[in-house]
Amino acid sequence: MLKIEGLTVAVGDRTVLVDINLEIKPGETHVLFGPNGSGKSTLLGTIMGFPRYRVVEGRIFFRGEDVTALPVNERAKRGIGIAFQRPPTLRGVLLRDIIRIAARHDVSVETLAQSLDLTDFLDREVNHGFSGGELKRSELIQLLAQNPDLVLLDEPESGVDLENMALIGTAINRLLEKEVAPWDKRSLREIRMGRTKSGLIITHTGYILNYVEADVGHVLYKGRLSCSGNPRELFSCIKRVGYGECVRCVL
Ligand SMILES: Nc1ncnc2c1ncn2[C@@H]1O[C@H](COP(=O)(O)OP(=O)(O)OP(=O)(O)O)[C@@H](O)[C@H]1O
Repeated sequence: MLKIEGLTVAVGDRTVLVDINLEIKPGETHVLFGPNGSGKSTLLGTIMGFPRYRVVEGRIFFRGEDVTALPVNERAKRGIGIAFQRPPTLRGVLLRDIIRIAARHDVSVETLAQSLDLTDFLDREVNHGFSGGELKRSELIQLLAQNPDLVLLDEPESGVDLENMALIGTAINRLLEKEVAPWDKRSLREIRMGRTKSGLIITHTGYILNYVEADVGHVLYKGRLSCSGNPRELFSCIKRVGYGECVRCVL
């Protein structure tokens, strides 16, 4: 689904990411840990193609196509979607309108809104005056409408209370085709093999791991991917010894 080769990225005249190599196969969900300022949002923004992130070296492939030079709208059309850490407010644009704009297929705006408890927000300006949890739900409803094949989530749990966390977890599982219906007769293996959506999720708290099964975890430390492995094992190690341990892997 996604292959990143030797990616070095600068913001302004500062190099933020150095020689990143990463592969996410169809159906896989990866999580990204790392201390503040290590470059996590920069990596997601570069995959999405935001122009402020300048690719100095390396290439990004999406479904085998080199998208390194493609603008954001082309990447979105091809099936890459992002939910921001701090989503912008869009004055003059109603949530209902942005959902229709984001949709790559026919969607029922009302049904989507019900699933995220956003019915009362449809005729409000996008994100204007929304609380932290409402902002995250607003991001997810736009992604559900877009229905991307590669889902990039920047701290989906930040500012979200426990009750809303369950709602957000369900929406993310839907995006990633990880919901398993009780009446589904397929074996777990068949379900896994049939899954095509992929995800890359930034998390600080690790709460999301209680709701979404992640396949691989990575640690980004000072702009370099220093470590990869079982996400829960990595997270429990970070909790015990902190990111300092990651220095040993990059040295
Ligand atoms: N326009 C800019 N000019 C200079 N440095 C920048 C600019 N934008 C971002 N940076 C720097 O790039 C580094 C990486 O930022 P980024 O937001 O990717 O980190 P992060 O790992 O997502 O952090 P956090 O966990 O705090 O959200 C930071 O040190 C940040 O200050």
